[in-house]
Amino acid sequence: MIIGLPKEIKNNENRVAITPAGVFELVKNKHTVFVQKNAGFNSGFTDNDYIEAGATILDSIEEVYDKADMIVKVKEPIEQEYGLIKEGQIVFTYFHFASSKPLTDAMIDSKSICIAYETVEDKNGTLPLLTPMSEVAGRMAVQQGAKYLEKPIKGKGILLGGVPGVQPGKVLILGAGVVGVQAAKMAAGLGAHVTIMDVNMDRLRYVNDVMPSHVVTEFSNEYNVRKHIKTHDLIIGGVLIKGAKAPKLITKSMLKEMHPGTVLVDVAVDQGGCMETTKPTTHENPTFIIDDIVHYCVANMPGAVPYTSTIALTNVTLPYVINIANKGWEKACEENKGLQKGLNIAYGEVIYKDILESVH
Ligand SMILES: NC(=O)C1=CN([C@@H]2O[C@H](COP(=O)(O)OP(=O)(O)OC[C@H]3O[C@@H](n4cnc5c(N)ncnc54)[C@H](O)[C@@H]3O)[C@@H](O)[C@H]2O)C=CC1
Ligand SMILES: CC(=O)C(=O)O
Ligand SMILES: [Mg+2]
Repeated sequence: MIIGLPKEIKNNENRVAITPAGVFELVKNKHTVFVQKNAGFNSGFTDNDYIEAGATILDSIEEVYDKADMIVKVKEPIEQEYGLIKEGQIVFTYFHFASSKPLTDAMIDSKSICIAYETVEDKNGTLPLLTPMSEVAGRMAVQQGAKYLEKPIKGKGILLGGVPGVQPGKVLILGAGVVGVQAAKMAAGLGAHVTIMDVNMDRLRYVNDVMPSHVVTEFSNEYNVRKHIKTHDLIIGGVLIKGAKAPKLITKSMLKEMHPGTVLVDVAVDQGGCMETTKPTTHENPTFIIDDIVHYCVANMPGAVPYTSTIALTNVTLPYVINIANKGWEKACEENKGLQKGLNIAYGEVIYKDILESVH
């Protein structure tokens, strides 16, 4: 198969979808890999690294899309790329269709085969191609939140860990999945007081078992959320309903209940966000303020730490890339029901029906 690796063009997206080690494996499996010039540069890989691994470098993104049977990417195609995608071409990447009707319509019109990292499942029903980026984003959420709590950038002016003689800050985490647990771990490590909420009791039991005693669990319902937003300094959103829009757990009117300078980090922004006032932001302009509450809603948080994220992502995606390349998408999906869950749109037909309920 001919595989194309374009350079990401989303704002400050510095990851790349295949490393030279991945190219080496694909070439070993008798595939051809075309890499756009400088595609890996921001993740620490030169064109020469790719050439030595067996790839051919192409100057433009147009040539990469034109030649490839399968495009392997990190982020969803953006408007400039819509017209480059061809009928029957496989596009393997994060799509997050539930949060974007224009993207969904464009991919339906393209008649391409859209396989979304974020809905591929493993045998336990978890999301193996989302997990490593949720690990990155969960850890980063605390790092970013701690920064935006500083007064000069309009935060409340609290040091999360406190100091001897002064109480630590309080972190509220919505969702005890991958993002939530990684965020809790970082916040606890800083010495903050952490409350983590979920509707899944098994997740809360797990957190209760593995976390130190200054991480407390509480069942997620509106009453409890309303109680905690009044007292917590940093609120992190990490809820997910697979393939669907995130439920809005924090409404606009609730912002008035919070202390001015409270920081909201809505990691779930790529599925529409779990806070009503969330709108996607970029690393260039990551925050905005509504009712004195700082909102951080960057939809590609891991893009800012590509040296970590590219390796973490490609460690898990490469076996799927090789499998699709070796067998073709139909056979690969037929044989692996978890990969089949990743098939969101094919030849203009929406296969993953939850998308339709969310975007219309
Ligand atoms: N902004 C970014 O750069 C990134 C965003 N993400 C996003 O973060 C979100 C979370 O991802 P994961 O942690 O991997 O998902 P996950 O599936 O591991 O965890 C989600 C948790 O939310 C819980 N949940 C569902 N409804 C809830 C409710 N009403 N109240 C409280 N909890 C509820 C679920 O029970 C589950 O435990 C996803 O939307 C994902 O796409 C992930 C990586 C990067
Ligand atoms: C999961 C995702 O959207 C990201 O890593 O950017
Ligand atoms: Mg995202």
